Amino acid sequence: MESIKKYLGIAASIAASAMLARTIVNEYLPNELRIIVHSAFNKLFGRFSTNQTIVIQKTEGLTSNKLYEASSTYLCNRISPNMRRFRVSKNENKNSITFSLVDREELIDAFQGVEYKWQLISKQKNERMNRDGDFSLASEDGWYELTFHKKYKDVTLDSYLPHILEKAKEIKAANRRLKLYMNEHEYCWSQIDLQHPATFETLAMEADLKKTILEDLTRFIERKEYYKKIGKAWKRGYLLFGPPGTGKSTFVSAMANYLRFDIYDLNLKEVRKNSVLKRLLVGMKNKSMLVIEDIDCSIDFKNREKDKKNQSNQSHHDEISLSGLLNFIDGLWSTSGEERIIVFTTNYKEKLDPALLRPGRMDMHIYMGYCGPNSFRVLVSNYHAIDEHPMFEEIEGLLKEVEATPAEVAEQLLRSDNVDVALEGLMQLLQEKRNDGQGNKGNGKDDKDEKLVVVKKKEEEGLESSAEDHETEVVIGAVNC
Ligand SMILES: Nc1ncnc2c1ncn2[C@@H]1O[C@H](COP(=O)(O)OP(=O)(O)OP(=O)(O)O)[C@@H](O)[C@H]1O
Ligand SMILES: [Mg+2]
Repeated sequence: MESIKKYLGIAASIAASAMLARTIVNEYLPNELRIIVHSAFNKLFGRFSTNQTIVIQKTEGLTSNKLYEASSTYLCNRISPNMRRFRVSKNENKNSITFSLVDREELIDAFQGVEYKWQLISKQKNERMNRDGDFSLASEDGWYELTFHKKYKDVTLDSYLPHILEKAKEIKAANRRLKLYMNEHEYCWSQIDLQHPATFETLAMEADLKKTILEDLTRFIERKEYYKKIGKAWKRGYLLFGPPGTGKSTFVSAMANYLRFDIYDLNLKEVRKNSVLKRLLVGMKNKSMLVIEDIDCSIDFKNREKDKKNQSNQSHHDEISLSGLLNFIDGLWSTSGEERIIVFTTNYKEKLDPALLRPGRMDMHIYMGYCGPNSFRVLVSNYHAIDEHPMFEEIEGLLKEVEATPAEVAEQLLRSDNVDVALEGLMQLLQEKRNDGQGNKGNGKDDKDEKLVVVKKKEEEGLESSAEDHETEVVIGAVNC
C-alpha cells in the first residue's frame, strides 16, 4: 500500500512537472524553438499515448492543401461560445463575420460518437524588419493537429475527413454570391452579382401553393440518384404565367435565392441562330436556372409549320426556332449538365405552342394571380411589419371584388411610412376600381382567381418503362390567395 502511494506521488509530480514545462514552453519560448521542444515532448510521451494525431499542413510544397482549406471552412462553423478565445474577421467581399481558431486553442468536435480535438499551430514566416524597426509579417503558415483515439483511425480517414470536405463544399456554396448572367452580346454571357432580396417568405402568394412549390423544389434537389437511376436528365421546368405585376420575375429571384442557383437570363431576341443558342446553353454551369422571360414575345414560336419550312430551306436552316430550343432543352444540353431549372414566364399562356407545354418540358405550370387577402397580408407585413389593422376587413372585402395586382398594392403601401396613410391610399384605389367597374372579379374573364387546383397528376411522357417513376405533371391553375 505504501509503495502504491509512493508511485502515485511520483507520477503526480512527473505530470505536474510536465504541465509546468509545457506552460513554460508555450508562454516563453520563441516560435521556432517551441516547435522543436514540442516535437521532442510528443516523441517522448507519444509512445505511451492511446491517441493519434494527424497533421494537416497549410501548404504542401508550393501548393495550398485543399484539406487544410476545407478544415478551416468546416471549423469556422464549429466555433462554440464556450471557447476561451477565437478569432473573428470580416472580409470586404462578404456580408457576414467569419470565425476561426486562434493559435493552440483547442476545439472539440464529435462525429459518429468519436471525439476529435482540433488545434491550430501557426507559424509566422518571412518576418522582415522595415526601416522604422517594425516587423512586417508577409504571411502566416501552419497546420492543424487533429487528435483522436487510435482505434478510430479508420473512421477518421474513411469517413470523418471526407465528411469535412463535403461539409466545407456545402458551406462554401451557401456563402457564395449568386450570379446573374445575361447574353447581351449574342455569343457569350456577361455576369453581375445577383442581389435581389426576394425570398419565398416575402413573396405574396397563396400559402398552400407556396408550400407545394417549395416541396417540389426540395424534392427535385434531393433526387440526384433517382434521376440517374431512371436515366433522366436532372432538370425541371416551371412555367409562370399571369398578368403583368403579379410577381413572376420576383418569383424567379426568390427561387434562385432559395436554391442558391445562378440565373441565366436568356434574351432570345439577341440570339438569331440555333448554333449560337446551343453554344450559350452548353456554356451554362451546373446548379443554375435558365430563365426566358415573356417567351410568347421573344420570337415567333407559335407557328411550327413555318419552323418546318425554314428547316427545309437551306438559307434559313440555322435560324433560331422553337424546335431548336426544344431540342436543346430535351437533349444535348440536358445530358451535359446537372441540377438545371428552366423557367419560362408569359402573360399569355394561351399564345404558347402546345409543344412547350407538354409534360416533361414544363413540369409545373404556376398561375400568378391578382392580389387577394392572403397576398395582401404578406405585402403589408413586408412593408409595414403589421399583422392587424382596423382597415384590413374593408380592404380584404374590396380585394375579393376587384382585380388589383400585387405590384399595384405594393406601390400604394410604399407611398407612406405612415401605415394609416398608406392603407387609406390603397382603399381609395380599390374603391375607384370598383366604381369604374374596371377589373372587377367574377366577370368571367379570369376564372382562375381565388382557387387553388391541382388539376392532374400523371407520369411523364417517355418514362412508361419506369413503373417507379412518380414524377408528376402538376398543373396549378390557381391562385389568388
Ligand atoms: N407576388 C408578389 N409578391 C411580392 N411582391 C410582388 C409580387 N408581385 C409583384 N410584386 C411587386 O411588384 C413589382 C413587380 O413585380 P414583378 O416584376 O415580379 O411582376 P411580373 O409578374 O414579373 O410582371 P411582368 O409580367 O410585367 O414581367 C416587384 O418588384 C414587387 O415589388
Ligand atoms: Mg417580369
